Amino acid sequence: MAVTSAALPRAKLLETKLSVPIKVLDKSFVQLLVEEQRLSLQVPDIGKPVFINFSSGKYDHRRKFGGGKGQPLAKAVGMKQGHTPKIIDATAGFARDAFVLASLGSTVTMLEQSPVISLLIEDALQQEEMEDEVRHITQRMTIHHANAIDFLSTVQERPDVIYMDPMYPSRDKSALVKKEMQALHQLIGPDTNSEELLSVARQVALRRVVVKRPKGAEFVGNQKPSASIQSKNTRYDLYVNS
Ligand SMILES: C[S@@+](CC[C@H](N)C(=O)[O-])C[C@H]1O[C@@H](n2cnc3c(N)ncnc32)[C@H](O)[C@@H]1O
Repeated sequence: MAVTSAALPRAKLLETKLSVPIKVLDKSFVQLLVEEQRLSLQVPDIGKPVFINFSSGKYDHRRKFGGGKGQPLAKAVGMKQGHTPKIIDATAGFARDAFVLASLGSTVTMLEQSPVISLLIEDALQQEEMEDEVRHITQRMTIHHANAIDFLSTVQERPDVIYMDPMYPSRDKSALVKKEMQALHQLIGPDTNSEELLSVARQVALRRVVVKRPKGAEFVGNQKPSASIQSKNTRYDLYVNS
């Protein structure tokens, strides 16, 4: 099958930019390949390639049955009828939370420090085959390959909300269940900078910073939130500015 995706040239471009063979990007031996016209990530010990498809079951299911503006994530960012905050997602990952927030009407600027993961997001946003409904959502999403601490320190337009979902501590086995999360752990390793990121984010967000944590986890940097919203396995800590 002919590969029409723009992914391969971009992967090659990345290879040139980073001056390393595509197989040794980031920390571990990962491989970027084009599968079903999409840029995929192959990580050792994980059978299937990982890629992002905003039209796929996982993204679609959460969009349709996730609970709309009543779901804990939407409440945490302060979504109400008639108010859809402008959001920076400082830790984009596989853009799942960003997609939910954009599907509820917010404009979401995503930041991702990993060149490989940010490329996967870029590829997913640029896919030609998307239902109109999904395309309208992805048109509200943009991705920057950047360290969020640097990006936020020089940001021109302050967002209403900054959202953070740092990597769970690696001892938390529940985070290792999904293959995408295993891939992230292999590729990126444990979180090391969320304390500094939270401090910078609190100075930049106009309304609030939201930090996603596993239930029972300590506050990031021992910074006590203004309030928390609990869901089954997750806690959203809110640092409210106004
Ligand atoms: C747990 S994942 C986020 C998952 C995401 N919320 C989702 O729904 O798919 C954390 C991601 O944040 C990224 N990250 C952590 N610190 C960052 C920083 N300072 N700047 C940019 N990205 C960062 C990591 O590379 C990783 O991809």
